Amino acid sequence: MEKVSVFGAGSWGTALSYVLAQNGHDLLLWTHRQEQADEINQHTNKRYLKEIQLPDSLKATSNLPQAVAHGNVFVLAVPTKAIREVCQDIKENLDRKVLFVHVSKGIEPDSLKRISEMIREEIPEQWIEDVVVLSGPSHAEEVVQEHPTTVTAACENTEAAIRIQDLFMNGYFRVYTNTDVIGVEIGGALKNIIALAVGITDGLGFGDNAKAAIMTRGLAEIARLGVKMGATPLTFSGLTGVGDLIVTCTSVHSRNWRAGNMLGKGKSLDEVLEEMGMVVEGIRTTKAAYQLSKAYDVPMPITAALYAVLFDNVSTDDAVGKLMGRMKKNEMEDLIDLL
Ligand SMILES: NC(=O)C1=CN([C@@H]2O[C@H](COP(=O)(O)OP(=O)(O)OC[C@H]3O[C@@H](n4cnc5c(N)ncnc54)[C@H](OP(=O)(O)O)[C@@H]3O)[C@@H](O)[C@H]2O)C=CC1
Ligand SMILES: O=C(CO)COP(=O)(O)O
Repeated sequence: MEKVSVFGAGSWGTALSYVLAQNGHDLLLWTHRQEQADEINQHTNKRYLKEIQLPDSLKATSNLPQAVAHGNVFVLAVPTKAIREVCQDIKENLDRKVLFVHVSKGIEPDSLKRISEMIREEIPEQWIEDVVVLSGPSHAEEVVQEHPTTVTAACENTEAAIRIQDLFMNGYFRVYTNTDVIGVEIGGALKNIIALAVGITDGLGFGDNAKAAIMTRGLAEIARLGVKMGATPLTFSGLTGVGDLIVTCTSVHSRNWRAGNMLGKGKSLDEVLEEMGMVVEGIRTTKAAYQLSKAYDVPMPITAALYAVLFDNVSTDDAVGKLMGRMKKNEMEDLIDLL
């Protein structure tokens, strides 16, 4: 049994707490809202996971120092834009080494940092045992129904990855390990961009041909960038690459797909965000990936088309026309670098 603190009580933090509590760990879930801690201690979190009864052993608090004092393993489960703030608050209260796990899928615009890099910038090295990324095709709504789910724990230090594999693994939640942190973080973050784009084409009324095209060419541009950044090409054919791409582009649970779908049906970005009420990571990540494509000089036409729709007022019809009208090419020419 491990002592674990989970920071962030949205859909994913709550679902992972459900798994950890069921696995018999001594768990404390931190939320920044007292009324949400009270609700979770009554065994529901209806805003994020309707109709789900949480285990009695799943305890919540809104007292951050208490959560920091509790665990030897910290699971960070807040949206990317809150990672630095939560790390700064944790740092103020931390007085020992802990193993950090992050489960968020994004890249920070402008700094172009991955989440493990942001954690290492905010928390002094002396308090970090290691940083493990937990990622893969895993909608919270299905995990709490105990439907079979597979994810990957990634860390250059295999022992730390195995510790996190053991922490989460059970009969419905299977965890693999990988040492390719860059590939796992890039795949997890950038698939949200492709899910937004697929949502748009679905919203425009296009069919499965368009969906398959965006997913396949989307994975090619993610891998192209990832490999230039130092990732292992094969990671993109794994759970955190094509696996997460499939689930996010095809599941009704995906907030990124749903947001794209509303955009494709003609709603404005502000209307979509208002209606979602949950994080849509792909929007900020589109900005970061667009900047990364320039910084690494990697062509990313789908990302660029989505960037133009989201931030430059280009219509979805014009973006589709531009993508389809690109210069003719050999399917493999941009992939050669990956071999
Ligand atoms: N949902 C899923 O199935 C999966 C999600 N992920 C990733 O997990 C991360 C979290 O997503 P998810 O749980 O779904 O998001 P949700 O939108 O469901 O919940 C986000 C949670 O973070 C809290 N929060 C936001 N800002 C802060 C802050 N500054 N300080 C403290 N808490 C904050 C929110 O609080 P409040 O309620 O007050 O707004 C809310 O509880 C994302 O990066 C996502 O990509 C990964 C795999 C699966
Ligand atoms: O990452 C996820 C599933 O693996 C969740 O995707 P959404 O944020 O689009 O819901």
